[in-house]
Amino acid sequence: MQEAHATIEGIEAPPPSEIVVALRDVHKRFGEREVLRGVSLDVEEGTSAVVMGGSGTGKSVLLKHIVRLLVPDRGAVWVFGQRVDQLEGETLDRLRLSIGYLFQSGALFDSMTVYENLDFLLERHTRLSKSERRDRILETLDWVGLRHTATQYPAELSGGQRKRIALARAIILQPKLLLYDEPTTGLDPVSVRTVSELIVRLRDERGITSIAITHDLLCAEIIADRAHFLHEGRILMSGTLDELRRSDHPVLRNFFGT
Ligand SMILES: Nc1ncnc2c1ncn2[C@@H]1O[C@H](COP(=O)(O)OP(=O)(O)OP(=O)(O)O)[C@@H](O)[C@H]1O
Repeated sequence: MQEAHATIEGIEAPPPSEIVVALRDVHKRFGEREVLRGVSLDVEEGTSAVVMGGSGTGKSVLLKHIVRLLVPDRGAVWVFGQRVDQLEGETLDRLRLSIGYLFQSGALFDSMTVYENLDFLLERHTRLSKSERRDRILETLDWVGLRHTATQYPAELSGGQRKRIALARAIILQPKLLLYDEPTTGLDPVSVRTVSELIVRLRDERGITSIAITHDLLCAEIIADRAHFLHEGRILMSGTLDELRRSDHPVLRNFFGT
C-alpha cells in the first residue's frame, strides 16, 4: 500500500525497466477545470492494473495520456522507457502500434463485417500476406470464442459479443500493453466474467500488461493485480483491491459501500 505523490525531482529519472507505464506528477487542465492535479502511477510488466474512481474524476483523461491522445500540462508519461509526452512522428506511431486500446464504444466499423474490421487493421499496419492475415484473424477470433461471427456485422452481435470482438480488434496487432476503458460496462454478469477472464488470459498466456478503467467490482476482482483510486485529480490510494476495500478513508468507504 502506498500514498503516491511523486516529487518534481523524480520526474526526469526514467523508471526501472520492469515498470512499463509510469505517470509522474501529471497535471491536466481543461479551461478552468484542473482534472489531473499531480497523478503518479507505476504499472509493472506483465501485471493488470485497475483505475477506479467516481464519475468524471478523469480516469479516461488519465488513460489518454498513455497513448498521447492528450499531453500533460506538467509532469511526465513514461511508456516502455520512452517519454510519450515528448514523442512525435514515426517513433510515436511505432509506440502506439505496440499498445492496444479498447474504447468504451468498441470502435468497430458498422459497415464492415467482423472479418473485414480485423483485416482492415492488419492490411493497414502489417506486411502480412492475405493468407497470413486470414490465419491471424481466425486464430484471434478462436481465441475470443467467436470464429462463427466472422461474416456478421457488429449490429448483429450481442453486447457481450461486441466487446469480445472489440477485444479481438485491440489484440490483433499483438500489442505488449493493453488499455481498457470500461471493458464490461453494460454487460450482464456472465458476459462480465467472460470478458474479464479473457483479460486475465492475455496476462497469463501472453504476458500482456494492462490498465483498465472500471466501475465494475466483479471485473476488478477478476483482473486486478493492483488497484489505483483516483480522487480530486490525484491517486488517493494504490494497493490490492482488498486493501482499497478495507481502507478507512471515507471516500473509499463511500465508493465501496463499506
Ligand atoms: N478533451 C476535453 N476537453 C475538455 N474537457 C474534457 C476533455 N476530456 C475530458 N474532459 C473533462 O474532464 C473531466 C474528466 O473526464 P473523464 O472522461 O476522464 O472522466 P471519467 O473519470 O472517465 O468519468 P466516467 O467514469 O464518468 O467515464 C470531465 O469533466 C470532462 O468533461
